[in-house]
Amino acid sequence: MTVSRRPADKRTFFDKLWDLHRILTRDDGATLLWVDRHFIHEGSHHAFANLAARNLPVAHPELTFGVADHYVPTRPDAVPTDSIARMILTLSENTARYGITLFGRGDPRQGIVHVVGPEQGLTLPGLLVVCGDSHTATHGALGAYAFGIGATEVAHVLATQTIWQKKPKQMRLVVDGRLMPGIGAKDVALNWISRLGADGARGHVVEYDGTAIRGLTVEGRLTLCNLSIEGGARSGLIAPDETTLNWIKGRPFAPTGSDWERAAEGFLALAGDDDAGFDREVRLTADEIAPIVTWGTSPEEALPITATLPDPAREPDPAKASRIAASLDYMGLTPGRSLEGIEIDQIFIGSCTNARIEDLRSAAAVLAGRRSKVPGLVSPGSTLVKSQAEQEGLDRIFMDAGLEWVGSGCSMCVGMNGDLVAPGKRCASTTNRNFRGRQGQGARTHLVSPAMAAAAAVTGTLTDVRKLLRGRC
Ligand SMILES: CC(C)[C@H](C(=O)O)[C@@H](O)C(=O)O
Ligand code: SF4
Repeated sequence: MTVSRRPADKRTFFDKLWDLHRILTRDDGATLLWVDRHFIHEGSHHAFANLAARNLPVAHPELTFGVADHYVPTRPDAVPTDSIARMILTLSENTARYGITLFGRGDPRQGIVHVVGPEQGLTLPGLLVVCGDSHTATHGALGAYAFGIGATEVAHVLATQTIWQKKPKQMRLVVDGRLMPGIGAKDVALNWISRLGADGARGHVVEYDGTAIRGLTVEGRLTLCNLSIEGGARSGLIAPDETTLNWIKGRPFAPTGSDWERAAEGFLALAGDDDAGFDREVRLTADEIAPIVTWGTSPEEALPITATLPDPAREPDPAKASRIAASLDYMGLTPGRSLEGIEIDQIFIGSCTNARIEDLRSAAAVLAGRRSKVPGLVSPGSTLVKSQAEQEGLDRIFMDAGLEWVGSGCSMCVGMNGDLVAPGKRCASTTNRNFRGRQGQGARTHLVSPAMAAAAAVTGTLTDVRKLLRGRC
């Protein structure tokens, strides 16, 4: 890791984003920023109650977009409990009351908020995007300054379309080289988080760059930025390039005609000045990255699939040793055994991390013509992703493998809609959090890429997907 000086006359991409949105800065550094897009989900009910109690209007309903995701049932025959149905209904009532566009249950554009915003062309380079959700960092993949906010801040943004922030420090994470077949953005993200730690980027925005990052599709970039928060950063960013523009062009809310030409030029001009310095710089080599699996209860507890589990007896630092022992105990794993071959009970392919079309394609490439040895749920990131996958015949591949193909929502990522992993069960999951109880009380989560989840399904164990890909790509 290197620490570089920051020349005053040069601006990074993030400096430019910050300056574009700054309204005023107080003596203590707190800065009032203009918000271009405010996404809300079912969790916004506290903020609306706050607004109603003060009799305040929503300042800019046309810049606010609602998405039903956390509580949406995914199985066609699911009957939501009263409290789940109430959460979804409350979002519909609040958005209708204030004239806010809603991508609600039954709308063909519904999905997970961090999939829907980019997909609809609502998330654009240079915009400031907030949502009462920690994974809002996802939107930075398109060159937006995006971060999660708390319930009180949601009320503040609804009432004022502004947000107070202190300018974060800046870290540049450069990944050069070429990712090997079977390795994706999820592996890059878990790799850096396992090296720097779950609070490794605390207090920083992370700008990703380097040839391996530039080589990622937008779907991959969204995965990478999504996981920034699991490494402690509140935002991840990738400066817009031709890949970004090609992906956005023609999306429903994106500018059109001559507006697009003008906007596209402006987007590209946002890139940082060549010699603008960062507070920190970290470099990784893509060629060295292997498929990664988490073994513990924090995203930093991750290792290449070829590794063996840590042994607390060999850890000199007593605090670290007891953390390892506690994680292994919760996960029901023996120190020192190889990761590969650990038996799993089920898989989950879904979430705002890894349920876009490319993710489904990469899982389907492994599953095609094979059967899953364990049950599993495949929940596309949005209803549009679901339709696209069905047009491509991916649904058939999943169902022929014996997996359940369901509707879109947060689903088993957090289980708020009732899609839960049973106590003690082990799930290979494409999500972003493996905290204790995250997928259900006592549930054991191994975070993996979609291809690795598919490989785990085919063998019933944690498996190096590269072995199953030989001869297939
Ligand atoms: C429920 C919601 C507020 C939460 C978040 O902030 O991230 C959820 O999306 C998560 O992933 O844990
Ligand atoms: S899919 Fe998971 S991580 Fe993403 S917003 Fe929903 S609950 Fe949070």
